Amino acid sequence: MIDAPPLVLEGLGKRFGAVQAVEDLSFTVAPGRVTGFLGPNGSGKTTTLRMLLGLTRPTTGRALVGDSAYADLAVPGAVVGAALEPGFHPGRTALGHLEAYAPQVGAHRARCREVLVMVGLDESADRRVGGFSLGMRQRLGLATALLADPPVLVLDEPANGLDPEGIKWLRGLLRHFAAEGRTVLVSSHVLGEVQHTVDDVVVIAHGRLVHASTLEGLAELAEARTYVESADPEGLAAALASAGWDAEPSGPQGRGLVVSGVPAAQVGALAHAAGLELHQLTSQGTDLEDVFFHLVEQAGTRQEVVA
Ligand SMILES: Nc1ncnc2c1ncn2[C@@H]1O[C@H](COP(=O)(O)OP(=O)(O)OP(=O)(O)O)[C@@H](O)[C@H]1O
Repeated sequence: MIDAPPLVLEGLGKRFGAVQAVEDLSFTVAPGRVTGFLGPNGSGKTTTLRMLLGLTRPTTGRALVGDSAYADLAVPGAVVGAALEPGFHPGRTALGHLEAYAPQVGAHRARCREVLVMVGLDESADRRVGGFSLGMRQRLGLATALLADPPVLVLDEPANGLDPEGIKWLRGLLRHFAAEGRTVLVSSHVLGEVQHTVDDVVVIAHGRLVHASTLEGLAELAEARTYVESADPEGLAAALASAGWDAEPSGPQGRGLVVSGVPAAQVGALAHAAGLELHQLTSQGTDLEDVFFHLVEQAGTRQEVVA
């Protein structure tokens, strides 16, 4: 098992002129788990990751890898493998790019081929990066992050440009890294893209933290919805109303009802107690994307700074 450090953000903030890009952001990214860093476009994800990687100087607070700042690590790139916006020299081949970067993180030449195989680019090793698709560049960015076999991975929108098969492959890779004990932080502006990958979620909007919990913790914020159909629709409606539950007509010819905020088991128990025959009782599940939108919407607007 790899002994990976956590990532710790303490009151982190960044102001660009009149724009407060990130404000008083505190959260911890635990080792052995995949953490999704979520927020809509322009919410401050990249700025936060850049501060974490010592590329942007914070206006307030600090970001730590274990107990030191990224820049104070002996070989930062060997501890934190990072893939931000992929910017490669277009004239270099994929292998050439990795071979040029490897000495900076103390990786051997042989490792370059190895990581190309890991990301599925071995057959394109000698092709120039200028002709790569977005998905291929994402894969090369990931290969670069993996060069030093780092205990921590920080990836900015790694699923961007990947096809569904690529997203599934990325999911397997990230889950594997977390299972080895590594610390994995991935940003995304779409929860659905990382929903099946992450253990923990951190949601930001307008540069501020709006939610941090396990994925289950986020799901608990979602309202349960139950579809129910009875042989006696009026009796069912009356029973639901007497329990004080909201129900809306739904289904074919409005024969069924959707009960909001009540799990299927409770609706079933009520019907049973009222002696009602049910033809259908289905949990409509929780829509996490809705919870995400709701959290972001509630966050209001970015604080304007009067310079
Ligand atoms: N160098 C900069 N100078 C001025 N403003 C900046 C700079 N970098 C970022 N910003 C602003 O800070 C805010 C946050 O941007 P950031 O790129 O961190 O968001 P993001 O969540 O990564 O967005 P996206 O999902 O679109 O990549 C935006 O309003 C952006 O315009």
